[in-house]
Amino acid sequence: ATQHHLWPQIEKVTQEQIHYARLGLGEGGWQLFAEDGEMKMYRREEEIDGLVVDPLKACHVVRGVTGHEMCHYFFSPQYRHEWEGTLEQMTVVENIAEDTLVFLQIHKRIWPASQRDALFWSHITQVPDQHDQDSHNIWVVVNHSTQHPQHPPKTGKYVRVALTVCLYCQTLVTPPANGAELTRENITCKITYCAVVNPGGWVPASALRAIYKREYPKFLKRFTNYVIDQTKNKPIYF
Ligand SMILES: CC(C)(C)c1cc(CCc2ccccn2)cc(-c2ccc(S(=O)(=O)CCO)cc2)c1
Repeated sequence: ATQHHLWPQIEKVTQEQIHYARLGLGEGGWQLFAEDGEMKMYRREEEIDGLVVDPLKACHVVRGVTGHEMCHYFFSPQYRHEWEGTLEQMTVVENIAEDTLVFLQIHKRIWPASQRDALFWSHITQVPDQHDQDSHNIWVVVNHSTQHPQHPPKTGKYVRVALTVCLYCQTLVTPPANGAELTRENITCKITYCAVVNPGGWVPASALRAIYKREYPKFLKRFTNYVIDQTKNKPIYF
């Protein structure tokens, strides 16, 4: 089958985001702005044309869930209304492949900003561990804004945000005492969530930073708690 025209970009952006997620906080400039148990949220203050686009990097450790499960609930459209609190409408506008969808999302208005929508491709994939090529314990979802002929920005209705998001999840297993069956007590998911959301239209810097500071921790906490709840009585999905 001939390749979808977006495929080269999907491959390139996905590899870039995996590299970016693996960088950790090394190259500095990250400022811790929220902490909640194992969840630590960092941001960098960045503006493009006077627009606050503060990149976010969140590090979290969730016990009892695998990286594949975390990415499955993040990628799959059927669960999104249950964990994405800022969502008003969500449509899958294109099924590029089993592991690649195009979403149109209309988000609830977040005062004082005007209402926004987002059009992006979403790709889920498994990546080999960089230190241990034959272990396949890392799953990733990358979301990246795109254009679509049938869904141009609705002039005057919503401001279209531009976003790039990466949910990078590594599963760690502590083998149980000899012979005992593996249970959810023996697994941990190490998450790096990276997001850059360009608001697309002007929002006062102070207002937008206040929104980011409040909404991002809420978002990640709500999502990870949702997955813990959905998986706790189900067989482990590696
Ligand atoms: C405020 C902030 C938390 C940054 C925010 C505001 C808005 C609504 C649009 C918006 C943007 C800026 C200002 C006001 N409203 C959307 C998002 C957002 C969009 C997408 C994803 S995702 O990870 O791709 C999961 C799929 O939904 C995460 C977060 C974040």
